[in-house]
Amino acid sequence: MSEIVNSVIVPAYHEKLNIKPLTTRLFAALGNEGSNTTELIFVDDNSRDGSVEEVELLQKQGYNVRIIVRTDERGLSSAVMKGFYEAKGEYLICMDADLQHPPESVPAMFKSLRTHPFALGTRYAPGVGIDKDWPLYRRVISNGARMMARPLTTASDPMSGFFGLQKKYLLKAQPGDINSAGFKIALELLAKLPLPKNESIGEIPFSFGVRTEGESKLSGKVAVQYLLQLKELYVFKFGAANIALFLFFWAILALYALNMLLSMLW
Ligand SMILES: Nc1nc2c(ncn2[C@@H]2O[C@H](COP(=O)(O)OP(=O)(O)O[C@H]3O[C@H](CO)[C@@H](O)[C@H](O)[C@@H]3O)[C@@H](O)[C@H]2O)c(=O)[nH]1
Ligand SMILES: [Mg+2]
Repeated sequence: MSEIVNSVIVPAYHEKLNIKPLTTRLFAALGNEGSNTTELIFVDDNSRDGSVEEVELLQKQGYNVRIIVRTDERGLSSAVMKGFYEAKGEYLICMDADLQHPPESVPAMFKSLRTHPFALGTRYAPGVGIDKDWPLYRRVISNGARMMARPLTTASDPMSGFFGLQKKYLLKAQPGDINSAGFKIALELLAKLPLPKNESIGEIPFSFGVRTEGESKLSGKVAVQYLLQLKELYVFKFGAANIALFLFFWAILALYALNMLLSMLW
């Protein structure tokens, strides 16, 4: 058996119906050679919906897939971190279970990781219509949230849940540095890992698909967690003394939201 160099980590909560299509599409996209050196790991938070049995069936069919079931913890980001640390590969990719991230883009992400410490699936690139079907309020929130992360990273889509990195950079972070509360683990890693300054992020455009099975776990709580995460990252990056800067960006966001609201009314 070939050595595993690539690992795909998929946080999953109540995703039984998506496990098989994701697995088969992913390994088909990787082809024979890629499949021999890639493992797929689902990190499930005790969904008890038959996900485990589904993975066992796929294992019997010869797919290099396994599922880690956590019973002591819940949450997207911490599930991703668990998978990253358990992974055998040097090149790690995180993607959602619900096929909103196209498995067919994974080979390009791994390719990018050969020359970049971090690879980001981006929905903000020419030709990618990220939010054309979104209601205005969702676009306002999304753009506002993205703008607030600007001072932390140059990445075009730090909110993306489709990203990858070389494991050696993950291991360079101090234990306890990475806060794995919330949904935005890519932003956390981009802001905190000691990535080399130039050319460190490879960006791969992708179209954010529509979930057809299961439900989104995004809730109001996620928005609050994001704001708390931003506050922590600003302090991490600029120091507590520069919290004024944080307030400054808040003010910009408020103005931006007001502007969007006014343009909606008139
Ligand atoms: N293990 C585990 N997995 C979870 C949990 N919550 C969510 N997940 C898994 O995380 C993935 C994303 O969850 P969704 O509920 O589908 O999130 P979304 O609203 O589509 O958000 C996605 O897109 C956003 C961009 O708009 C991203 O910012 C976000 O990170 C995510 O990728 C799915 O595979 C889902 O099963 C959890 O508590 N535990
Ligand atoms: Mg989703």
